[in-house]
Amino acid sequence: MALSTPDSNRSKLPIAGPRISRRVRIVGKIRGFTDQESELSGGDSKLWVTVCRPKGSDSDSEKVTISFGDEGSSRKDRYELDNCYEQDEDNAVVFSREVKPLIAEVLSGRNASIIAYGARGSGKTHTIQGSVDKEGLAAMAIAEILSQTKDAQKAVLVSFYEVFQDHVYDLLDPNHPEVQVLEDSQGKIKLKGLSKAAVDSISHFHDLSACLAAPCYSVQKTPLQMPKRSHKGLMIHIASADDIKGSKGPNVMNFVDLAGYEDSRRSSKDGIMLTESARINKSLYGIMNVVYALNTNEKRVPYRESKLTRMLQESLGGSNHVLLLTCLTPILCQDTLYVASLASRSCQSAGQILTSSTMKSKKHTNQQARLVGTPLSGKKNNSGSNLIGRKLFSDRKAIISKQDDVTSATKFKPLSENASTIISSFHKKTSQDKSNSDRSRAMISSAENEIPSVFKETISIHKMEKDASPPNKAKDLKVTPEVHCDVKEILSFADDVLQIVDVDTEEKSGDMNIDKVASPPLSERLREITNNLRLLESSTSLHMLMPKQLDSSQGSLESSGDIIEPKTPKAETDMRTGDKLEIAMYTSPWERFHMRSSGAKNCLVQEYLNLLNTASKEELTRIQGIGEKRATYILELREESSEPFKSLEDLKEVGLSEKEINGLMRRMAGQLFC
Ligand SMILES: Nc1ncnc2c1ncn2[C@@H]1O[C@H](COP(=O)(O)OP(=O)(O)OP(=O)(O)O)[C@@H](O)[C@H]1O
Repeated sequence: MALSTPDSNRSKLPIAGPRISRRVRIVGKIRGFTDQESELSGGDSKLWVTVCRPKGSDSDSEKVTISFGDEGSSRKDRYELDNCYEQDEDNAVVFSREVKPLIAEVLSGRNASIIAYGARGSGKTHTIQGSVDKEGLAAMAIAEILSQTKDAQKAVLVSFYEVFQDHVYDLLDPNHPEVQVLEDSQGKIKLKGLSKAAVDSISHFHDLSACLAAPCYSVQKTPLQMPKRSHKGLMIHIASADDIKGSKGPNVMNFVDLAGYEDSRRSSKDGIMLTESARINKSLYGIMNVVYALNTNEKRVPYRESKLTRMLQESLGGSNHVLLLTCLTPILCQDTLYVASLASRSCQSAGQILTSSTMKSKKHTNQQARLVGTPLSGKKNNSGSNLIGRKLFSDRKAIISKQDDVTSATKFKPLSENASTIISSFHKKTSQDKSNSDRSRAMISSAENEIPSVFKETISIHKMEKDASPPNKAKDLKVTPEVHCDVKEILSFADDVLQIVDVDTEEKSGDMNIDKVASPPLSERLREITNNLRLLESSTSLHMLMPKQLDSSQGSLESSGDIIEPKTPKAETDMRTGDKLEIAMYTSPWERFHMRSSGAKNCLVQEYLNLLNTASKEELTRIQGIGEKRATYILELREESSEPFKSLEDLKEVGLSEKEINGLMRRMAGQLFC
């Protein structure tokens, strides 16, 4: 594929600056060929990635499309990003167009984060930290900040840290002590033990940044064979005397050089390396989940998913700015494809949704639902690494519908915006197409949606039974006072589903196919859970644990008697903006159905995790996807921690990909109805 000629006028354009319409700007940067790559190709290196800019585009206001593949090849993966810097656009160009505008924001009171993300060897370090002959963005930023604050009586301090195996270490202190990420009584994140050093010149900064070359594991008692990939970060604190005296902390500019993404299935299968890879990927997903949540204005931003997002929390949300630099290799690399797909997916904003054409063909929709990042072309990418890294059970892009659906969905406030959109799209879809297979498909996808955050907070089921042998009486269930799950809701959900679902033959032989031989105990347990819930429902008034908060406006629901509403605040507050949100009303059967599905999904997931945390090796090997090796590893994890699986994400620790976890849960959900 011919190298696309970058618009020569682009570098003369005024500085675009970050978009304010979205919280995270996601741009690509294609690295130059290394000497080795040039040598191998005999000086005739061809780019594998091409940037297509919208025709007549004279600014950065429009997105660009990057496509991968050689000319003539069948590969047609295309992804949208906010911008993409090409090989001949060096760090200075990226700095002037992307970072410099952020410095102005930081000096005017906001925080900013520049995060380099990409496959291994994609040029993240070169971009952030620079190299011997090329200054990195961090040093350029320090020089600019020092020059802009020279006369402003502001102190510029820096901290260097490393996130290694999900622990944060202070790099400025030669002993590299661990940094504690704590939350104060106001909910503000405090980094206890992170050193700060005042910087007064760029040469001083270079001296300090030498600590980046002495990683924490050189000091920590890390066994030789331990993996050594880590994230590295720089925090630039800019404070006036008033900031230091007052309660307002300094403004912060972060630079993060993330560890490279690598498909753990292609990296070493050696246990330690696999764990390392899985941990790194987990933290990368954590970051992408936060980026996605910020860009789509989700109410709940999953900062707690990774240590890094937790420590950067103060700089990521609110009116702060984030620049995600997606580093791309110029030569064929499956991991780069995956990285681009995730970046592109996170590039979606709340208002950005698929056109109805995506929904036209059921076949096509089904294909899309299995893709990650959903390349703009409909071609399915067979790469195993191209599997979704976000919410389990979900591929929103494949199911989010038209703009008008968003409008109708906004009435359903207790769900996050996306969940509402999804529900609304199903609502509409089912009213357009009443076929059984579509209804069943909608049901399946509904179980795949994210758990609406408000509902999740209100309705959470705790562990019901840890014993591997299933209880045979309702009273065997250990229901703690904190249990807020309304059994009636789950049962009602199951009944609703059974009425709605008439799974067509295609699904019976496809996604819903159940391997009864492979995991009979699990299906039995799930059945027993349902039966026990029925018993429990008939013998106890568990729902009394969940106080009704129905006011007169909800009278119709109350009188219908078929649903016990979770405690819904009269008006919720958007945690980011402080705005009051309108009261939620669950008026339609579909809305009620989706609410119930969340509780049932929670219940199923929790039981599955309990199984992994408690089952014997023999039982574990009966679970699909878990063979001898994984079962042994699970038992080893259980020796380290009594409950190694707290969320489905933790399954990645045993080398399961998102797709595999997703598939497992789908099958289990299907087993409930077989
Ligand atoms: N723009 C560029 N031009 C030429 N070579 C580059 C460029 N960017 C990076 N490289 C080279 O590519 C190689 C990988 O770069 P770098 O170490 O920055 O990647 P990385 O993404 O940080 O890798 P890792 O994931 O292992 O941390 C290095 O040899 C580096 O010198």
